[in-house]
Amino acid sequence: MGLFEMAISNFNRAVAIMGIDEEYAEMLRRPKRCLIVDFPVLMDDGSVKVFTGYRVQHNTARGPAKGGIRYHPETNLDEVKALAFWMTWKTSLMDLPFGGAKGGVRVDPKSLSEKELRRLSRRYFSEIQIMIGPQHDIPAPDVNTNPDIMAVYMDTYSMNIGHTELGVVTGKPVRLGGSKGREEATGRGVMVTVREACRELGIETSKATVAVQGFGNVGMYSALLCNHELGCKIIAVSDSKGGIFNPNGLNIQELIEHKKSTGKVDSFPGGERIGKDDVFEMDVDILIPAALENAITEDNAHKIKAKIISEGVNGPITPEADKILNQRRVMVIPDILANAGGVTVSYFEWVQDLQAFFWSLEQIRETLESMMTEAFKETLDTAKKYGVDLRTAAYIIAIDRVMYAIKKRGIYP
Ligand SMILES: NC(=O)C1=CN([C@@H]2O[C@H](COP(=O)(O)OP(=O)(O)OC[C@H]3O[C@@H](n4cnc5c(N)ncnc54)[C@H](O)[C@@H]3O)[C@@H](O)[C@H]2O)C=CC1
Ligand SMILES: O=C(O)CCC(=O)C(=O)O
Repeated sequence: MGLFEMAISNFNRAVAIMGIDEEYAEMLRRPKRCLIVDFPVLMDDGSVKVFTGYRVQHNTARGPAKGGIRYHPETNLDEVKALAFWMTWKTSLMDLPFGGAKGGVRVDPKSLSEKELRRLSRRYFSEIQIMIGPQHDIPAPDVNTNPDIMAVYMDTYSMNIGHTELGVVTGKPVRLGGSKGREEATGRGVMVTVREACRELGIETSKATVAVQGFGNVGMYSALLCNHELGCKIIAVSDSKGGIFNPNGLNIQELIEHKKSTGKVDSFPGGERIGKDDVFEMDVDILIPAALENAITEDNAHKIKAKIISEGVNGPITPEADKILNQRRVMVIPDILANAGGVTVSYFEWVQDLQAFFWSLEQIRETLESMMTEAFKETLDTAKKYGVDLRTAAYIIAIDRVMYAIKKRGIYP
């Protein structure tokens, strides 16, 4: 099953419960605009290579489109469509005045020099600029893109329109119109959902154990904040090269330093080496997938022992695996809620850029925590009201808000 088809199957469940007309549902499934760009980039050796990029706006009924841009050798239109679709429901669930979008370039950025990466980023952003703008579509980082690339995007757009426009992308460096707290935001959001889920299930966080798959931005901050702010014991962590395990708890601060200096976790001296997929089978209370889509499938879902899964990454559980986990009464906190902290602080960044007035880190953290707590509560209440799982409940809330906008605006003829 392709990623877009998989994304739609979750949506369809909510639509059936809500009794939405098929004509509306079909409009909500389809992206509003898909742009494919093929563009040349001058390489350092004087040759020219042609790359393919995408930008998809799924829905803009509630405001400008919003979503990250990834650089990956296997990204494709189906994937970008699915990621844009999820962004619509994520921004709506968080009640942000945005729609959903996503972008990507088919490239392995590790194969490019710094100069080649900059030339690629400039050309790609110029090519998609016909869809972009602070009131149209506001990109942000995703896999393999970062604040430096966001600065290049912002400069490219500003150069083309003739003046500096900070609000055109988020996730920029803090000293260049970025927001304090954006870097940790997704992990902080994951941490809040873990805290609220533990409260609901009567699990004491200071006694809870956690396993984390993926140790990039989302994985690192999720692990660090669950450990430092909730007192959870992080007993297993993996990255693309392997995993590390310590039943007494890993020292996350030291593990982060080790990962930054060596590029891997499995050689960390404070634990014992495990396979990268072993994290799924750990006897833990909480599992945080923070690496890739489709990580939990019908092949490994029955091996999971965790009572709570907080989806740090978009689409880590296939629909078949979701069914198995639901039957086994595992509390799955869906991606559009669990990892929404990132786009929420991106929203704060956009607001700050438009007002040219910047907030303190305390203000950002407090506002994010209260919005995440509220979204979790609303989702849980809706799940109880309809007798459904949290994913379906999250979609019910998000779809209802987008439907309201479509009907009130008269978008549907
Ligand atoms: N960064 C953000 O603010 C947000 C990110 N996300 C999603 O979360 C995901 C991760 O994002 P980042 O942490 O920013 O990316 P990242 O590139 O910083 O980290 C990804 C991590 O996953 C690891 N990994 C890759 N394959 C693996 C495997 N087979 N087993 C174990 N680990 C593996 C990599 O080694 C790396 O440590 C992405 O799919 C992204 O769309 C979602 C919301 C916001
Ligand atoms: O920060 C943003 O605007 C987008 C984040 C994103 O791409 C995501 O939540 O998957």
